[in-house]
Amino acid sequence: MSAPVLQIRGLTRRFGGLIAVNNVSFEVQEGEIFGLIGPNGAGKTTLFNLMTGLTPPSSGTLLYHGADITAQPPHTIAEKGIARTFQNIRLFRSLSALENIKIARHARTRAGLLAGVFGRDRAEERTVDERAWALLDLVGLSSKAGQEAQNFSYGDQRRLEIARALATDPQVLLLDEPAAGMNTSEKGELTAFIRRVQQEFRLTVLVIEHHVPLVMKLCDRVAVLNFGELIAVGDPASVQRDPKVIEAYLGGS
Ligand SMILES: Nc1ncnc2c1ncn2[C@@H]1O[C@H](COP(=O)(O)OP(=O)(O)OP(=O)(O)O)[C@@H](O)[C@H]1O
Repeated sequence: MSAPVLQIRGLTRRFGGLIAVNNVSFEVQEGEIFGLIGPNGAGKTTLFNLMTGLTPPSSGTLLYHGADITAQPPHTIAEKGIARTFQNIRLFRSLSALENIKIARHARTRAGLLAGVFGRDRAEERTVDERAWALLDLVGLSSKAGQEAQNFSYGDQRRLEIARALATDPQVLLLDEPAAGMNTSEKGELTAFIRRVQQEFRLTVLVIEHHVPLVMKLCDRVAVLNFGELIAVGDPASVQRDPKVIEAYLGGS
């Protein structure tokens, strides 16, 4: 068994009187595609926010390759190799697809973003360019490289967001509802696409997803949150049979 990439230990986040994430502990192994499911408001996005430094935990720790990264700022966590997409797409809407990827890529290069102002090494610029085109190709958007992100279909915007996350050379990719807004055929393609990306980039993938058939087909293991608590973790088939999970989905709403 590979070493855990992520160890989540007793993570808790309170918002006033509400406990959005309540003493959650689990580990994610290298190379896994790990699903995070649960009814609306269960704490899934909050958990992603805790893991990417957007929200500091009230208590608990987060280890990445065995090192404590709890409450480090988002840019530090991103630099260490944890990238994410958002439930509400956060692209630069009036920039082209290519520009969206290049900006993320520049944040990763030696010269960094400031070089955009002071001029950049030409060899480096070419590498950034080639890499951005390769990523657009990977997500099937190279024919739309020059089009503004805001004119893309929902499915294309989600694919572009994934390409942008990959531009930072992550080891761990967190996908927050990647199938939201996609039509049935796009959802079908997404499973194969995430698998391909995981293999090609040797990624560990965590995915929040409401579309249960997609989760069951895609994920090696699944964790289930309900009212902030982890109620089950295991392979998709056993999680789906777990009485606590059935109760959470059928009993609640
Ligand atoms: N910044 C915040 N301030 C106050 N309450 C918050 C905040 N962020 C999340 N919450 C609350 O924490 C709980 C968990 O929210 P979260 O968005 O993590 O759930 P979720 O499982 O991702 O839900 P969904 O599937 O609907 O996206 C909810 O009750 C939500 O209203």
